[in-house]
Amino acid sequence: MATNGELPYEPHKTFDTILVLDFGSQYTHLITRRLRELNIYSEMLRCDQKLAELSWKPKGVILSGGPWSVYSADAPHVDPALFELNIPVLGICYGLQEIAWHHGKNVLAGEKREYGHATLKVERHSGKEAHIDRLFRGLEDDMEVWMSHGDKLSQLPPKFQTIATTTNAPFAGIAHESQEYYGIQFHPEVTHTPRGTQLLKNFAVDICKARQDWTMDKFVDKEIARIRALVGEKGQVIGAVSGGVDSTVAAKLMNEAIGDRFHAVMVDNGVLRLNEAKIVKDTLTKGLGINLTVVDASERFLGLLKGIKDDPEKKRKIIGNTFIEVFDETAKKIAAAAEGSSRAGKIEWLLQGTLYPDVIESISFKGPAVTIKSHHNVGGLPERMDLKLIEPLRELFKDEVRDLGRNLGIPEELVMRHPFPGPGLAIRILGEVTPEQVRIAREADDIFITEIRAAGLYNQISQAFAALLPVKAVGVMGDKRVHDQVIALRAVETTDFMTADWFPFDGQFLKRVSRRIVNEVQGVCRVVYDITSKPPGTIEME
Ligand SMILES: Nc1ncnc2c1ncn2[C@@H]1O[C@H](COP(=O)(O)OP(=O)(O)OP(=O)(O)O)[C@@H](O)[C@H]1O
Ligand SMILES: O=c1[nH]c(=O)c2[nH+]cn([C@@H]3O[C@H](COP(=O)(O)O)[C@@H](O)[C@H]3O)c2[nH]1
Ligand SMILES: NC(=O)CC[C@H](N)C(=O)O
Ligand SMILES: [Mg+2]
Repeated sequence: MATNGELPYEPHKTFDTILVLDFGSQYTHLITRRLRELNIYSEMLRCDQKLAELSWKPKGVILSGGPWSVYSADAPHVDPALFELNIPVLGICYGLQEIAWHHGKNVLAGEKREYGHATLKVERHSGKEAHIDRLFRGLEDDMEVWMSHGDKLSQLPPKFQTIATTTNAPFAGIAHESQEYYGIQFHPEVTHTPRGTQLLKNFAVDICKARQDWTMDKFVDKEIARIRALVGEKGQVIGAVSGGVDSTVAAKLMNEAIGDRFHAVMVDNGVLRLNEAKIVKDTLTKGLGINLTVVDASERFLGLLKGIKDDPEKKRKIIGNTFIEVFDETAKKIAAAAEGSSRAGKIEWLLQGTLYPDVIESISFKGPAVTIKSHHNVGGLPERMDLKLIEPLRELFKDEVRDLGRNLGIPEELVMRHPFPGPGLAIRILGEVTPEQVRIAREADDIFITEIRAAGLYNQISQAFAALLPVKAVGVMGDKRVHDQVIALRAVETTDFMTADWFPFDGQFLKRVSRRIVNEVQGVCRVVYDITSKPPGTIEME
């Protein structure tokens, strides 16, 4: 990851922070999500993070689940210094086993594995011991929880007490008598544990005393001040914007910080949605005051895409590489124009809309042979351009970016836009991309999205579009035989775009859309609705 010496904004220096140490569970990022939803700042680091190397002190630490068994030789372990910091610790699943192992080497393989729903019995204490019940305070005595484990504690570690049980796990919840160490065998971060967020709140707010003041209005001021300090009085920044949520919010933030010393570039690659370049130009320049150059490179892109029929990856590569070339050429022109200007200096910075899930992806603990996946929003740009990166959204989840956008005065309609992929309609037009195919896909897509908005469904759907299938079907229109192509509608609901389900439209809605597309879009005689979930399908068609 090329950060080229950028000074990151470090919210953990301003906001009370719960540190989540990742042992490789699929759900670790959800712990951070849930805490953020409670307006508590949380960050994730690898489980083997040396705590002395942190320049800040967390209010509390959560140890995540993970695929290993603590007793095996290659199992990862937390820095033992954790237990000398005198801060609260909550272990979840593997995390519970790790706390127990640290205190007494008392974990072994259970006879029965336990996956899925379980009913937890909370044990309450009285008198001197009542403080150990704080984790379950306000929760029911019988709680629905979700389990995913095979190992178990053979006995309580010294000075620990049981605070919850299930029929299969006699130590489903444990707490230390005098230190603020808690362990739970179930996963509070998943939605299958309905009261899980309350439990995390009990830990973070009541036990760790973390303030719930992580809000986007506070983030905005700090981030603007940081950008100004970073870029200086004269520094200039360039950035690619697509009209999508992430790049628009990042661009607006830059605009607030340094005005027109930020240069936004939008590339019309010929496979944008209907009127998209114009809409984005108007919204960003007139609406938001962003200094934007739109480069019409549509003929160049479509020329290169001509004849590419079989391999979708080729389309992606052509579009990606040409995008870099066009952006690079435009940057040089903007730099040359800026040259003689006295109030501004050189373009030294490149803005990127990297989000926290990309960062998590690159630091999560994937196994003893750790794979670090590099991420690039705009593949290849930083290396090629020798610019320093500014990534103002790198601490934020998508819904926080949307909130930030609202705070910056970006209209709701734009903030809630569905994501649109860089390769655009090219990966929604199966087979060869020609100007005629682009026209058909655009018009059909526009009708579908217009109808979705009119039905008030847009914000319930995570992503929707029309794809063009280059097969011909027979139809009858006005008593004449027609032989035309097929439009496939796709609409999905998802939270993380990793898995997705198709949206259950009612029949009347689909009827209306189908009728309009067949009647209004020349070259289409059938409309189908894609009812494939992800997996096994992907969201895009190519
Ligand atoms: N047509 C384009 N012109 C300029 N930059 C683009 C274009 N398409 C994509 N990009 C760049 O690629 C980045 C990644 O695209 P991506 O679709 O992931 O994000 P986004 O468009 O900002 O937001 P969203 O996820 O809501 O679509 C964008 O942030 C933008 O910097
Ligand atoms: O900027 C992008 N460049 C791409 O090449 C690309 N491919 C898929 N997507 C988007 O990623 C999400 C998941 O898509 P898939 O299920 O098709 O992999 C969906 O939101 C897709 O729109 C892309 N976005
Ligand atoms: N989900 C987990 O953290 C599992 C932990 C451990 N490997 C077990 O099976 O018990
Ligand atoms: Mg996009």
